[in-house]
Amino acid sequence: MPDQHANATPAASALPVDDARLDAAWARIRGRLREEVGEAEYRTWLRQLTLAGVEGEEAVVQVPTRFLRDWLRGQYGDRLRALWQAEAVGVRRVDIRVAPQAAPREATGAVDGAGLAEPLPATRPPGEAAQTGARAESPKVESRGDWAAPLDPRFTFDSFIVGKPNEFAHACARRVAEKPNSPGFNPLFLYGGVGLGKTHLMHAIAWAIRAPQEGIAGRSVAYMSAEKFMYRFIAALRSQSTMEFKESLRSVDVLMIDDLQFLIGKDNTQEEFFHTFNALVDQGKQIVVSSDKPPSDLAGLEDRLRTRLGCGMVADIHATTYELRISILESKANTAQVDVPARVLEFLAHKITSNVRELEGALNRLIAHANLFGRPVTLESCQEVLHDILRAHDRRVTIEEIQKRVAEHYNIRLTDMSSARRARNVARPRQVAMYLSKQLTSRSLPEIGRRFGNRDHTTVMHAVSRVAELMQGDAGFAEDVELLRRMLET
Ligand SMILES: Nc1ncnc2c1ncn2[C@@H]1O[C@H](COP(=O)(O)OP(=O)(O)OP(=O)(O)O)[C@@H](O)[C@H]1O
Repeated sequence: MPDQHANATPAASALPVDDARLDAAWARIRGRLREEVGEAEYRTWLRQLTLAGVEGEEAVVQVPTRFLRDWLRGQYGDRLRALWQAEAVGVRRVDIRVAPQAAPREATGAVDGAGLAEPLPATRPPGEAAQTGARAESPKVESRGDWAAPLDPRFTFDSFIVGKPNEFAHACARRVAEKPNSPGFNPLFLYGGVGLGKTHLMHAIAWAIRAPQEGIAGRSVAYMSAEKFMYRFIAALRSQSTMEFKESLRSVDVLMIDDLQFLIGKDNTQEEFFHTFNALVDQGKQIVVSSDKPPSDLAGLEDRLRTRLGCGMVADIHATTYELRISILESKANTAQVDVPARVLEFLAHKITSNVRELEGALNRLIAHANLFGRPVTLESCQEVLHDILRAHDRRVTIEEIQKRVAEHYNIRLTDMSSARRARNVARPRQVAMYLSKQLTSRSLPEIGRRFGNRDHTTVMHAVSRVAELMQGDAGFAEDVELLRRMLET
């Protein structure tokens, strides 16, 4: 479809900006946009926006490509208008146009022909693509999988700590890494909440698959985020190299897509992913996908894609347990070769339960502080250095709430939390409530004991270790306790 608008009213017809006020206003608007969207986004989308002139009450800004124009109109049109209006220089409207010299490059119709409504690759700003011509965004792949995203050298199986919440996902990941395309494991769909190790596991699989074994060259892996997949696909459409894009993807042994939820609502890209997916599975290639939700909950993903994604192995990474958090902290402190007292690790594992990323961040901050001042890490320094994080994580759950929730869950009377009854069906829930009180509140053992019918602190200690022990040995029980913990934490 020809670009009527750009041809009829080329940016050059706007009045030149000879007003210093307008220049200054434009500089401020650009500065504001830069602050608002961040440097990366600005460089990708907005850097090439130039002020062509002002026509009456309309500011005319221009960009080199029609694609960029459409994208900016959709994404930033309103914001640009509001910023111009706020400058009070008489501009009430903004028109984004294609710079005349750039129009021929856009006249291929490839983009519009595909009904595209998605952005350009963020990896390289569109400006650079324009300067370097077709080469810039072409996803050509000479050797297998060489265009995949770089892998983080820290994210390997060796550095992944396995515990109850992630052991199934870990076992599946290992299996796929050792034997891609095992029956029942293709695709492998890993899902879990933020910062629980999905990307870590994905990279670990990719490292293992790529590694040469016993003199045999490693397999080729294309690993990328769903966002990157989409950008690549759009770039291919732009440079009319979709065939190469498809072939390059289909030539790898294993395709791994991280954060698949990103494809929700991106119909063109979903479609392409679906075809690639089918082609690869038909050729016996392995697919690994990660997401923050299971396939069934990915509303907005096409049904047939959802169904296909769910027909292999779906593995959940659960929220961390106290034990897993301790192990991860120990391992990270070890790797950093910093002596962090057990009390500090326990304190952190107890306080920061949201996700591993935050836990790791807190530990890194402690270690950096200790290195900077040449002081050992202590509980006091930990509380001081991390006071803001700790305050944010201060749980407000009370022992009373815990007792109530646990009593309800096990269907016992609330009064039995403090009664002297020792029957198993009462004593066990009471122990669970004590365990959760220790985990979720900052109350001391004697205080917890007092709230449970004036029991001694050693009784609480025993309850805590007994519940932990039972959780180790009985997955059903562990799940129950975890569920209670999660309910109480939210
Ligand atoms: N079991 C684990 N052992 C060691 N490190 C872990 C573990 N789980 C998570 N981490 C670390 O926590 C951080 C966050 O993990 P990761 O980036 O893999 O999370 P994610 O689930 O992909 O999060 P998001 O949903 O935000 O993409 C990483 O530094 C990772 O190494």
